[in-house]
Amino acid sequence: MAGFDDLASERSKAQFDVEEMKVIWAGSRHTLEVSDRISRLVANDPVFRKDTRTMLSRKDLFKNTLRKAAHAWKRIIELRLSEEEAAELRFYVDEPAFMDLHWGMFIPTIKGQGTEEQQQKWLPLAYKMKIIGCYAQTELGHGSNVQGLETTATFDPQTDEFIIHSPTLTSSKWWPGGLGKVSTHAVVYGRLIIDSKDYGVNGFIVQLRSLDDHLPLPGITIGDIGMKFGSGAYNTMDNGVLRFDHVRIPRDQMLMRVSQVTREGKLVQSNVPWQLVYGTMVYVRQKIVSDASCALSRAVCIATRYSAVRRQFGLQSNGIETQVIDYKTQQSRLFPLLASAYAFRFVGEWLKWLYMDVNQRLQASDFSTLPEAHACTAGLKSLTTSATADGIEECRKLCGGHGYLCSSGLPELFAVYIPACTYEGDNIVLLLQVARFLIKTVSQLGSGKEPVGTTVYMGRVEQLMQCHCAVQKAEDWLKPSVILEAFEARSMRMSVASAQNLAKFDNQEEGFLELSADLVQAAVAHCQLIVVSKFIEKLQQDIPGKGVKGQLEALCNIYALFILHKHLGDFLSTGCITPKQASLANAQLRSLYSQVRPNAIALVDAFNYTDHYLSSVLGRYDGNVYPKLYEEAWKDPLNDSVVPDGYQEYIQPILKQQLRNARL
Ligand SMILES: CCCCCCCC/C=C\C/C=C/C(=O)SCCNC(=O)CCNC(=O)[C@H](O)C(C)(C)COP(=O)(O)OP(=O)(O)OC[C@H]1O[C@@H](n2cnc3c(N)ncnc32)[C@H](O)[C@@H]1OP(=O)(O)O
Ligand SMILES: Cc1cc2nc3c(=O)[nH]c(=O)nc-3n(C[C@H](O)[C@H](O)[C@H](O)COP(=O)(O)OP(=O)(O)OC[C@H]3O[C@@H](n4cnc5c(N)ncnc54)[C@H](O)[C@@H]3O)c2cc1C
Repeated sequence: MAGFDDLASERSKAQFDVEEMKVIWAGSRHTLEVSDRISRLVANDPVFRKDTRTMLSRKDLFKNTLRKAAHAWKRIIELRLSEEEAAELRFYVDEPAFMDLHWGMFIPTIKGQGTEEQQQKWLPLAYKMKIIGCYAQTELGHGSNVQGLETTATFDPQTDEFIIHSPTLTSSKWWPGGLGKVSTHAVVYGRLIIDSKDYGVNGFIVQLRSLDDHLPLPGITIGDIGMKFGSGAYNTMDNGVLRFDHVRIPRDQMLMRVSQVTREGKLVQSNVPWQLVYGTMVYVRQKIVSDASCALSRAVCIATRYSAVRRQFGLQSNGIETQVIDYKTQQSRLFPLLASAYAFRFVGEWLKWLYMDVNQRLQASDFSTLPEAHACTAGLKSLTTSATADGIEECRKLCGGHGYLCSSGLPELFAVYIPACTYEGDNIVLLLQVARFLIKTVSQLGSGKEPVGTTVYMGRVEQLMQCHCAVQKAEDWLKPSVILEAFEARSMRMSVASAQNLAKFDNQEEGFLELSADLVQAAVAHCQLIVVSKFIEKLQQDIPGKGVKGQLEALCNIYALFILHKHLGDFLSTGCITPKQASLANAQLRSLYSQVRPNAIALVDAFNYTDHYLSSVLGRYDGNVYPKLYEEAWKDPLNDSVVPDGYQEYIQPILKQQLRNARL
């Protein structure tokens, strides 16, 4: 039968050890074991079903999310899951909810910005979920411009308290997840005012709701901001609105790791940089990069399996039609996404390491790598989420008409994913931060301050401004050194050109605004270089398993040459490569697609996703697509009755022409 046979035959063609690839994808044998066990636990629990999600009303949807969250918590306690296992369980439940903000932002903020004392007081309550917290930074009037926030926190020396207030409509907190209906507490970002002086934005722990009856505390107005894009999708989350009317909190509820307010109302700065007030954003951006590979690989898994099952045109000698995965156009759209999923996985792994390293240095009062950590997390968050959002939509198109059905899993995945391009920093705003960092790095070249980390290549400015690509035949594009040099030269030349153009302006800020579109392109080039170089570094590690390294090499080359092809204008206009070398890269790309083709199904099997997690009829592991699509259609509530509700009021009068007289 179509589907079963197709995928079984595809699997038998794989030229590498899939089990070893699963370990590489998971990060370690231990992580694979945990994620495999927990994903099956979730898949086999009926409470975690998600197949009716898109058909529920908002209220039912939300209540069902609460039920799942409570059940997840119960299972975590009953099974005594470790922190790692609990995080995996929440991941595989796969439903945006208040828990994400509680564990993903509220707790990390207290850890990162609270003093030892504050951590000792608040963290045990939060870990046991005796309180539920969210992250209330964005306001109706300001999101990107954090320094523009209007909420005030005014110190009252008489009572040793802060008065939290929303002075304008635009100062209403707007968007925080978990705020609308669930959170009992929030870290609220507001302007610290002492003695009428404004000391800028700081974080404050504020109790919002009673722990007895869940009603908002006096002076607090709170609610949900309303339906968002898509059915089901992100509407499981209670993104909220919050206003304060002179709400008092004790002084020790200001998060005081960065600066402290004394009993006398004096502001004391610690030795840590003020930017640590933005620290949670750095942490979450790093997590978002890892998550991008999950969302993209999920869409790619669906589109790849379906492309092997789906047949159109081209009768072969045996009388069956061609699998759409065999069309070169399908491969040229699908395989770069497959390669991107792997590329984002490895850059995410590296970013996690970078973040841990920065944190360790911060503990030892070494703040030197913070600017680079900010630039890398901001830039890679932007690059990977934009590519993933576009990639999911491309996967929908790769699945033809059936991709548009909710049962394909792709519409909901898209709807849930796309806000990642906006939250935790609008992607363009974040690239502009990277551009500032690059311009600063270029301006310091020759000053004796050597570029570090991901900008080390800029230290070779003279070589990179002049080098000529050595490619003479298509296979030369398979050499990592050739690819790296082309990407480094492109990035270097774009940054230098931007810096030179900027230097023509008397006012640098005006120049930055005027050139911002070019600066964003320079930032993208730098971030793509990071992704390529981290993939190449990964391949230099010991990679066991028959054929595994070879497949990863092919994917790495596909990612790099696809990016080169997509941004050919950059590479040609900066003179990094010639038109002839560009066409050789294209020829090499085609040959790489043929190399990956027999392994495509095995490469997506290596993600080790359960059918529950994929929630896609098209992406089923067994390939049994058509019978299940047919079965799914009948489950739609519209098919509960053969004759629809409304027939008598609206269809019958048309058919019986009873409306005609009324119209005439
Ligand atoms: C399991 C865990 C996973 C959890 C995931 C949960 C996901 C749930 C889904 C959604 C949750 C969503 C939450 C949110 O969206 S929270 C709100 C997020 N908001 C933003 O991201 C706002 C974006 N804006 C900013 O980050 C900043 O305002 C700015 C950086 C764009 C500009 O800030 P500004 O104060 O104007 O700074 P400057 O540009 O003047 O820069 C000054 C200086 O500081 C440096 N810098 C800026 N940001 C940081 C940082 N984060 N860390 C370190 N350093 C930073 C900047 O480089 C400048 O440095 P200088 O040039 O050397 O002076
Ligand atoms: C689903 C979702 C969940 C969220 N969860 C939370 C949460 O839990 N807590 C929280 O505090 N916030 C949350 N947010 C808010 C989120 O962080 C902000 O929406 C985000 O930071 C973008 O800010 P903004 O809405 O002000 O966009 P704006 O800055 O108003 O962006 C509008 C447009 O202006 C452009 N733009 C803005 N500034 C510049 C500039 N300097 N140069 C060039 N172009 C510019 C942007 O590129 C964009 O195209 C959430 C948002 C969403 C969508």
